[in-house]
Amino acid sequence: MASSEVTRRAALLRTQIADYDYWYYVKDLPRVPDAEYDKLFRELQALEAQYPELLTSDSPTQRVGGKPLDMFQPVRHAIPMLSIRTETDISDQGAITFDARVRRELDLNENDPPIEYICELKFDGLAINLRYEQGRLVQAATRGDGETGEDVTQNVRTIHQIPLSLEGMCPNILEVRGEVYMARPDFERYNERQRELGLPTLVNPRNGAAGSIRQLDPALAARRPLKFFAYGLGEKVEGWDWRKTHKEVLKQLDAWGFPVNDECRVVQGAQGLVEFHRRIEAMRDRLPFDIDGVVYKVNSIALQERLGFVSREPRWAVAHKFPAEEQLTVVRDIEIQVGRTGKLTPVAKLEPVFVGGTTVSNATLHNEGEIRRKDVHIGDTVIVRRAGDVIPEVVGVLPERRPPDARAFEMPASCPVCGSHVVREEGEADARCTGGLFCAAQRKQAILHFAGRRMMDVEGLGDKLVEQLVDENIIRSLPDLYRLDVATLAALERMAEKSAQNIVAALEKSKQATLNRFLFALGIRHVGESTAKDLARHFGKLDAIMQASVEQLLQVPDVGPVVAQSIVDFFAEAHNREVVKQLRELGVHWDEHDGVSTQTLPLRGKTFVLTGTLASLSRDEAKSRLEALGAKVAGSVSKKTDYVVAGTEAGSKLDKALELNVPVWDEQQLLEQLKENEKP
Ligand SMILES: NC(=O)c1ccc[n+]([C@@H]2O[C@H](COP(=O)([O-])OP(=O)(O)OC[C@H]3O[C@@H](n4cnc5c(N)ncnc54)[C@H](O)[C@@H]3O)[C@@H](O)[C@H]2O)c1
Ligand SMILES: [Zn+2]
Repeated sequence: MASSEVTRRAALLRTQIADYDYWYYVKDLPRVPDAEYDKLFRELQALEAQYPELLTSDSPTQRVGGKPLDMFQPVRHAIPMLSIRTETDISDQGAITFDARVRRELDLNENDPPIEYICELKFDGLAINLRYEQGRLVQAATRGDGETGEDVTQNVRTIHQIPLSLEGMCPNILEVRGEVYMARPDFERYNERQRELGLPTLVNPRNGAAGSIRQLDPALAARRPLKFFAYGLGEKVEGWDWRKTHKEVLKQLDAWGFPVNDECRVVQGAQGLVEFHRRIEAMRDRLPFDIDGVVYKVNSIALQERLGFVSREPRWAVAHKFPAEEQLTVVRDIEIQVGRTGKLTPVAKLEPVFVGGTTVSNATLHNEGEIRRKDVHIGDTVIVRRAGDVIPEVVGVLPERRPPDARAFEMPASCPVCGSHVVREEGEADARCTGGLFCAAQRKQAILHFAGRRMMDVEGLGDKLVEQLVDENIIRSLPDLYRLDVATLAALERMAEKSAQNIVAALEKSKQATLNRFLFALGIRHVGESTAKDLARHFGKLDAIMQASVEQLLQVPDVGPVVAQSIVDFFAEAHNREVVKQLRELGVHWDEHDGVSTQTLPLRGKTFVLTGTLASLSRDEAKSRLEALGAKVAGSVSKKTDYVVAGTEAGSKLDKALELNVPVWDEQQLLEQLKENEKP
């Protein structure tokens, strides 16, 4: 007899699991990782096995999935959609246990030949039953509680991989079962975009797929890239030559035009299962979609029928899992990592946890907005996900486990590496360190950029050398570059005297610069090559740029508010001004002039439209050169257009120009005009 304590425990587990089931199956928003859920589920199963009197008919162990949502038409399945028994032992033993059980149930002994199995991947998505009548898709349904599912035909129709009508001969009535899933790259891209827009992200691809199918707007389903793998049949009608093995069924599904994953293998006995499990586990990270294990099925349909079912699971199949890709752990602290471009990423320092096959102690929180949306506090119990080669991330919090001393996170106002102040531009999700050249975290990248060919052009200063110079603390900021001497360089590992001399000579040569190259070399955010040219032409002198206000900067063609603010921020930072000062003292110089006002630009007030392909320059290049001369480049031809530049294969814009009598230049004329007007 179960003690009252055991009875209470079983009741508690039942309510807890029922609650998790609701969030997972009905809301598509899991509250805990599967590993955590499975632990409770197994504990309840074990209690019910030990004390059968505790087993209630409404126990979650006796049911499949969740109740169908009322907002969908219910679909009564012709053949129930069941679950698959999970082999909890993730070692080889899991496969051996399954084979032994099947042999026992078939009354086989060791003299009988090994059983033939088919091994498949266990796709982590949403199970769907597709019903075809006379070869046309008439209905798609979710599993629901196994007996009754939800009609999601409209949403499933938006999945391109699912055929709407079948190729070749097929039975009058055919039901195909398979998994709708979201590929990992599609999932990453989707979340990336959501983060940029400051919108909620998907927790994992499974929920991405389930949430897209189980909502009412087919347009939303169509926007989320979903895919499909077929792995079995539902209702089968009489009078059709049904296949004898599961492998043949898969081949037939493939012939009808369904996507069938080609990693499935027919193997013999337990050893074959073990080898499959090991092989797939080794390649799991490289697959473009999530799997949480493999599925073994008895290949012979006749044997499957002999084995039959037990409550919610077939006896002839089992899911053999891999280490979970999501686990619970505790956030000990949140630190800031400064990326090479100054981006500040909050990183959770975790209680080390084994997830996705490795021990993880850091996980990204992406940005401040994500922390707020997910409401992560220091001290919280969180769900960590590590799938494929993607860096581990915190995907959710268990608010009910928040300790009283949990602390909210504050984005620091200054960079933890260099102390410069931190900015977050309007409409941007990421905060950045304004330290630029001064920030050690950004130093290597900044030096490589500075020395680049289109910037200061220091020949021979490659990334290996920069790495060495920064790591050995020889270069702490940009001006140190010009303090290098042959002796210091030659003392470095793998550096010959001659190469050291060459580098010092290249540095010396680079001191003769131009203002636009120097500006570009400083690596000011949003100041690319052409903006640097515009700035140099407009202001003529570095001091004028350093002192310019946002309003003055906005006078420069192509400089908008974001660029202007970024320039102001950069030069407001004392460290950056100091770097510029030292570089000049060390001999970096250029010619200065009084600047060219946009008022006097040669093509000021003229509107151009570009069409067709130009042979000698890209459309962007033509556009920026015209704009640098004060012209406006528009997208369509109207009466206000002054000139149309037509390359080869020019289309309707050229027709329009001729119709409106707008002068048309060919490429040669454009080049001549540019050359004429770009004279310094
Ligand atoms: N985190 C939570 O709160 C929570 C709650 C409930 C359930 N769960 C998880 O859900 C799972 C149990 O749910 P379940 O009963 O749906 O079982 P399951 O999802 O583990 O296995 C059955 C399903 O596997 C799928 N499948 C994938 N590849 C297949 C293939 N090649 N052949 C056949 N089927 C294939 C089918 O959709 C089928 O319905 C557990 O992993 C559990 O952790 C988690
Ligand atoms: Zn910094």
